[in-house]
Amino acid sequence: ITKEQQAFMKVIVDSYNRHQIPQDVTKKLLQEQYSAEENFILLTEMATSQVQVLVEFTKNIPGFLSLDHEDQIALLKGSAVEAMFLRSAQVLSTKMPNGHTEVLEERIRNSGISEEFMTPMFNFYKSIGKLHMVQEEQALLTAVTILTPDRPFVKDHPAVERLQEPMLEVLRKLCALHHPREPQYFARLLGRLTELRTLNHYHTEMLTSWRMNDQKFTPLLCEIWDV
Ligand SMILES: Nc1ccc(C(=O)O[C@H]2C[C@H]3CC[C@@H]2C3)cc1
Repeated sequence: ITKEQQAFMKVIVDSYNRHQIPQDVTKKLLQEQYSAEENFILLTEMATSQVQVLVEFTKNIPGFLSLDHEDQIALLKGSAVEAMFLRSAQVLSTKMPNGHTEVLEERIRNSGISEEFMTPMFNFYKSIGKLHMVQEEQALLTAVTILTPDRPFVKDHPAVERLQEPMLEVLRKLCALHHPREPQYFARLLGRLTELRTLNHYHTEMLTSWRMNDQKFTPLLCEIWDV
């Protein structure tokens, strides 16, 4: 990894670590009482804070703010669900003190999300956990996901590709560095991005079913997901 690639990576990793979900949100997971309504409110808070964290992280990705402004919005809206599931998978599988993980899982299972979405979501969390990504890989994989050129309504594809390519190159080198005995590790990471895309569809269903039951969303979630 060259000097400038190291500097480049440091910007992304520091930003990824700086923008974490506030403690008060994760603390509430243990305190509030159990009910589908209360769980839904907690998940709404969590999703809202994850989207805020996502926007801040994205603004620090080198070159992102020099993209066309409408393309910046299209990339954020197009990747919000995937970035959120990636981060919650990483939070669930590593960051959280043990007691929290089960509690969060329990609340997710008991918040009005349909069973048919629950399975793929938890399978994804498990498949991410099994990879034992180092935090540099997590940060770069999230940045690569956000800078996916073929999101709906993106006009200048090549400009997004030019930002994503160097990130993929650094991620590839990182994988070789941290997982020397697994030559296919980088390919497996990219395979997770394909699995992530399938969650978009389920997520839209989840939102629709909650809306049908008149569940309250925050303005930020309504804006990012056009609900
Ligand atoms: N009012 C809403 C509440 C939660 C979500 C959501 O996507 O939640 C995500 C955060 C983690 C728990 C369920 C998924 C993963 C969307 C709208």
